[in-house]
Amino acid sequence: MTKITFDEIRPYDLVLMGRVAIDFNPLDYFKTLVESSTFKKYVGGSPANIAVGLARLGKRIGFMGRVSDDRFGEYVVNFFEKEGIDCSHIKPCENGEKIGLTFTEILSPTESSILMYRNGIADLMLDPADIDEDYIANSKALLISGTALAQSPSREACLKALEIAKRRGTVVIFDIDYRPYNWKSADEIAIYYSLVARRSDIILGSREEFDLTEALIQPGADDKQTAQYWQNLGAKIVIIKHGKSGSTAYTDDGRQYQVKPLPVEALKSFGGGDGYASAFLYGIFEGWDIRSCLEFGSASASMLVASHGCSADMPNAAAVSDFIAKAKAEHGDVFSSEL
Ligand SMILES: Nc1ncnc2c1ncn2[C@@H]1O[C@H](COP(=O)(O)OP(=O)(O)O)[C@@H](O)[C@H]1O
Ligand SMILES: O=C(O)C[C@@H](O)[C@H](O)C(=O)COP(=O)(O)O
Repeated sequence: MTKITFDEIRPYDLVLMGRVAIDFNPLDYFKTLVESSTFKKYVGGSPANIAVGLARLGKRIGFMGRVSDDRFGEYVVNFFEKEGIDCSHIKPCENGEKIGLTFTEILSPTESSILMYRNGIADLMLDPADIDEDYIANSKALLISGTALAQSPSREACLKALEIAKRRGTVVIFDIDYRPYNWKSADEIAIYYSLVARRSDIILGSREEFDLTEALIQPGADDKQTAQYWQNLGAKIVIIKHGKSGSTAYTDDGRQYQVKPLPVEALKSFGGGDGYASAFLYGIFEGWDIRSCLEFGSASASMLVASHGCSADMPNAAAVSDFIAKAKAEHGDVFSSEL
């Protein structure tokens, strides 16, 4: 059976790298961004949301990143500190680069979009010199968020961290996290995504994200071919997400597991991926079987699409367990299965 083994004596469970940014979600939702006028501010950025999710689930989390040298940079670092996330490796930018701003549009529970301001962006200024070998060696796992590969110097910072993680026995998690900003071409996306994916132990992505990653390798691959390809190169778990239809985990013992979304009244359609990633990885850190990890991930995802924020609404372990117990009491043990 597939099991990820961690070096249990390491003080950090997970160090993440990528963006910490700000989300502005409309309070007067079910309107276009043209019409919305009141927004609530939250700490955002997919890896930042995952960091908060895992911290609330009780894991020891560190973050390597760059923020703007202004009140917004101060805001995100303060929030992280309150959540118990180690901020010793988050640095302010020196040349006026600004933190990312994301304005979201919630048109209906199933139609949302995001508008990102990412020019002269702080998070992509993460520099190889910021990458501290001891920090990575003191963590059981490293999570690289794919958007951090979009530009230099953040790209080289990720590749340096990856080399260190491989050499120091830190488990590598790759969340493909595609955002159509900052990249120059489809070739560039395929080259850098595949470079990291081929050396990762756990890869998470949507079908679209794997298509981008495999564009030069096996265009048009199906989920099984995708899993097989990365597992031949050493991946232990490949997760392919299909939005509202659920997701499938392929493990390197040749097994496949499926999980469906737990029923919920959704408010928005973003945030699910980050809830899913944090709660799924929590189960992996706890050494659970894959079906339990997937159910935890799917439950947290449902809770996130039902809530207004992302980071601020990440649930703790008791809340996720309670949510699953209620769903199973009503619908039976029907959410996950081995295929
Ligand atoms: N409308 C929904 N209702 C319940 N769960 C949802 C809904 N939309 C997404 N999810 C959950 O969020 C997870 C991630 O969603 P997905 O759209 O695939 O990724 P991302 O949010 O990263 O784009 C899904 O696997 C599912 O569990
Ligand atoms: O990733 C970002 O920079 C924005 C997020 O904070 C945002 O709220 C969001 O889109 C969540 O993404 P998802 O979980 O992949 O749906």
